[in-house]
Amino acid sequence: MCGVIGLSYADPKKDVAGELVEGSILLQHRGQDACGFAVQGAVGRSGVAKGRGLVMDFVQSESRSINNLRGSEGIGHVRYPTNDNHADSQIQPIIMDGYHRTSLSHNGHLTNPQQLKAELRGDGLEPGDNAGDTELMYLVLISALGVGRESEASPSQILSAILEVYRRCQGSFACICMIPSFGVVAFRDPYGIKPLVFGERSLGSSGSDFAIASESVVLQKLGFEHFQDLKPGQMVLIPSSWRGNHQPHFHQVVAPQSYAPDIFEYVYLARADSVIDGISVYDSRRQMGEALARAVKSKLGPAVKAIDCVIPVPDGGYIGALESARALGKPVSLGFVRNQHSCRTFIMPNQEQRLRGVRRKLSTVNAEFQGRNVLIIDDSIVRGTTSREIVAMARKAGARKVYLASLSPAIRFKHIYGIDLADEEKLVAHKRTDEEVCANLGADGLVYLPLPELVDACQRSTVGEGPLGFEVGLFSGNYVTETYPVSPAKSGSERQNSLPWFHDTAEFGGLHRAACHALRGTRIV
Ligand SMILES: O=P(O)(O)OC[C@H]1O[C@H](OP(=O)(O)OP(=O)(O)O)[C@H](O)[C@@H]1O
Ligand SMILES: NC(=O)CC[C@H](N)C(=O)O
Ligand SMILES: [Mg+2]
Repeated sequence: MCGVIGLSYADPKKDVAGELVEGSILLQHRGQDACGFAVQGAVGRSGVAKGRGLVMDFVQSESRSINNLRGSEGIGHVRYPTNDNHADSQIQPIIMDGYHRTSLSHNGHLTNPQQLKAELRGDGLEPGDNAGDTELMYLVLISALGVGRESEASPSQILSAILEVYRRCQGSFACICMIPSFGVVAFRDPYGIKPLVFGERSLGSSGSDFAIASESVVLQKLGFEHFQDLKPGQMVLIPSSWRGNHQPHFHQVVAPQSYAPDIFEYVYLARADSVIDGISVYDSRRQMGEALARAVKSKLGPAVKAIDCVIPVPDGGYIGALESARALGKPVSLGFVRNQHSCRTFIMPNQEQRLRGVRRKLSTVNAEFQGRNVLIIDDSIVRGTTSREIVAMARKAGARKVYLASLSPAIRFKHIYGIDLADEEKLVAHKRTDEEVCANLGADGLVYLPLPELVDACQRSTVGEGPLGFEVGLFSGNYVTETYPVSPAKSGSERQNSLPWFHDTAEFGGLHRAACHALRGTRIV
């Protein structure tokens, strides 16, 4: 669940770097591992700055390279690695050295990296053994664009190259790329698993600035309006303003497979002040809280009467817990206090750091627990790191009974679309009954929100036309890309006709041999 951002200004003399940084800070909750920016401007100007850590820290330590980013369009990225590949070369935007100045920011995770690697090798490329999914997608893109031709690629060649990405890459991808000959291009996988929203900032007679980001809060805070979620399988092309025509063009690259955003965005990943695919994240969390109150009543029965207060777990549990408390008629106690100088713990790279992170982040106001029966509510219980710690903290602070409730169902399966959760054995609920999980966490009772209630909560928070369903694989074990698979690629000219989801007439390009050859030996910078 990385964060992506792209900006294209109407005025070619203005620099985007400042707003790229501001926007990336607003996306910080989506990735804490690394960040990066690539910009380009008229007369061949371009620059890139990327490194490890939080955006603020990076910008402070690398202020010189940030100040050198000159240009009126650019893309940015905050990274949470999905593939255990923390190598510097995988920090995004991915960009090659030499003249391959196309850059790519990706949120999501490809499910066929081994196949891609083999295909690219078959095409004469040399992806390194530790090439991550985004690097592989990038190689497909730039070799389909054609090296050398990249600097003069026309919109139809770009479309053809993006088609090649859709044809070869499986899994989730919400991407923004910047192509030297054209401008900024964003595209979303055929299922709409990861979010991508477009907005416009009118400058009156001077035209408009355009932005694309993972979450609407970025556009809102930067003063953009007229938000529009990219539809599954849709792309938007924004030509560079210095070329004279700065009008964005939306194009349905492939027919949508199913409109199924990742439901975990609403549970945990996204900011509450964002609206994703027509669903207010805040509202959905409120609805989850109301539904959870019903689940608490039915699961805990008479014990509910003896509950003295509801205690939310900062930050993820706040909105839902307040609503559950209201529906249960119980007072709220802010018995857990969050250290404001701490980060999200779940997305930290290893268990030692996660545990240290929870301990550093949360502490108790003991008086709020002393002699009380408490109902602690969090958005999710994943590995159980947080819950186990907070149940122990609550007991240490003197709580009599400690009940735990989750605003989402038990997570028993891996997440394959952009969260570092590939190993099911690490999930506390994997192959465990609710009672076993409860005992493992040391609680006196445990309540999960049932999946149909979660789906209903999100659907009820939809404004206007919303998605058809949701990607819920981590709760159900059924994944949307496996339920509605895209036809596998075939060779030769029959390829295009045999793929029903290609309804566009653009020439199907494949990878350019010469490009593959020229790319050998070049490296990601
Ligand atoms: O069961 P676990 O493996 O501990 O994962 C679940 C916890 O991790 C997340 O919090 P996080 O600290 O990442 O972020 P938050 O401050 O936004 O709640 C989530 O909100 C839960 O509290
Ligand atoms: N969380 C993400 O979306 C990560 C994107 C990409 N798979 C990476 O590992 O960099
Ligand atoms: Mg949390």
